[in-house]
Amino acid sequence: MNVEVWLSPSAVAPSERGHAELAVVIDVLRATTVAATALAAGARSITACLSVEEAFKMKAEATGDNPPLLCGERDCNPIDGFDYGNSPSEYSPAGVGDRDLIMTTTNGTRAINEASNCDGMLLASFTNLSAVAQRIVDSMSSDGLLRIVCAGTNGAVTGEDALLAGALLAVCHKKLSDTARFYDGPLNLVNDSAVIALAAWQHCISHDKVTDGETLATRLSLTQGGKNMVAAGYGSDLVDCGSIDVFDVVPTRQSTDPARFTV
Ligand SMILES: O=C(O)[C@H](CS(=O)(=O)O)OP(=O)(O)O
Repeated sequence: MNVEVWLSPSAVAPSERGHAELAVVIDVLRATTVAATALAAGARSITACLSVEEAFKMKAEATGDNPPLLCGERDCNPIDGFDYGNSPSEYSPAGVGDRDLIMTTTNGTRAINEASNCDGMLLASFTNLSAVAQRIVDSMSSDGLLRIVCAGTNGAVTGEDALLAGALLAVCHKKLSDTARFYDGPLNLVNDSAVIALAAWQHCISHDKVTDGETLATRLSLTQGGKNMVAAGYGSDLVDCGSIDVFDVVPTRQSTDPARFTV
């Protein structure tokens, strides 16, 4: 399969904006980690939207007994009138089980919107890394284009998303090949952003000795997104966002509604 990485939606050449068979959107800190956590907690669906006003409008127009819950952040903090902020620990079965969620965040929901030129879309985090990789290898055609879209922060590339993009490449390779060598294996890296992401993850493992959620949380604290979280008072979220393979859910875009994700 061919694989292209966007290190941020702003770091993309016009030639890299064509149609993809599958897009995988990454916002480790914290939108796509929240998406996996909420669906694993039993939420029925998550609908991404770009603005606070749109979220309130969608809720007002919803029909049915249980109105959707509003989730997300601005400047990292919960939004006035919303039900939940952007910390994964807020999302429990008691709170979101069997509920529809409407989510708007600064970078994650924007990245979902920017990545929309594709047949299918998944949301990835470290918490569902292996499940997403398995879905990729099960669903991609051998000559199709997989696009991994990192949300970054306000247009800038951020390390936490690049690391997960590289980890996804490494896990997909391992599932498809017995050889340790990557570059003549089953994944064809079609842009240098993919090569850079893979190198960042390999360096993280070999040099920084990241082996588990604890060491990954420490590594995330050194990224720009991690520093932002700590500065905003959400440093404890790095542990939840750095937890590897704790969920097997894969938030998957619905063909009938291109902003709605279910398992
Ligand atoms: O609060 C968050 O989780 C971040 C804030 S930002 O990236 O520093 O703007 O939002 P997200 O859209 O989840 O990256």
